[in-house]
Amino acid sequence: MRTPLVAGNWKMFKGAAEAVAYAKVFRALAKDLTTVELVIAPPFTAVHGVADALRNSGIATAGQDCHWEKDGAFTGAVSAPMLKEAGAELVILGHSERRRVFGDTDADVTRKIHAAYAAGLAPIACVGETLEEREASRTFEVLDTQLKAVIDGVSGEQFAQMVIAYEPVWAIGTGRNATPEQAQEAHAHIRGRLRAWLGADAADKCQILYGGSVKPDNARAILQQPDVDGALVGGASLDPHGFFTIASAAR
Ligand SMILES: O=C(CO)COP(=O)(O)O
Repeated sequence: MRTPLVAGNWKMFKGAAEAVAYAKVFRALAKDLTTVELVIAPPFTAVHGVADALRNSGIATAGQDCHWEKDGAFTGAVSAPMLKEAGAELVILGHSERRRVFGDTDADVTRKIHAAYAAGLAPIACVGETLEEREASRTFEVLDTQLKAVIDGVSGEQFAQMVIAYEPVWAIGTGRNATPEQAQEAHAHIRGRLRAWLGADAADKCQILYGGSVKPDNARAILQQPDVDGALVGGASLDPHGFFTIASAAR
């Protein structure tokens, strides 16, 4: 069976000092939560401090994005090897905020995924439709296009390291979460595509997370769905106690 995974994506919140203080509190809270894989994705400046504070806790640290090159004249960018050196084990790629605000295309996501693998980072690859696309009944078509980019050129061995996050754009930061049935429907679709394209074994082992307004009070219903293997939590991960409540609901 798939081990549940709950990841906190802090987005552009918390400086290094606050992040380390959080990591220490969360580490103590979660010390007995051994049946759930836990990941924290702080801003770049806090990756090193958080990874250090979480050392040997079993809680992993992730970057929120990376460049596809390992170095170069790319002002403002951070590469996958830099994240790795700072202590990250995973990196979120293709988040809808990266796609929408920073213009990341599917082709960029593909390149970043390969950069992550080359650096020894596991990608948390995000896919999800906008409200407009959902209302036009294009959800599955959009997911398929994004998924193809995510797995493009990825070997079976590499895919085994990948986590996929279904994040409907209309549910992110809006307080409007997908219903458990809507989440299950999209997750089952994604797993079905993975089964068709990569085989049953790869599809059955892949952790597919739901993201979009997951809160302590709605987490359990979503996490109970058979194809929902965990959550990628934004706003509600900023408080260690609330995030711990969500993580506990995944066990
Ligand atoms: O984008 C998200 C996680 O990556 C979800 O954010 P919220 O939980 O704040 O809606």
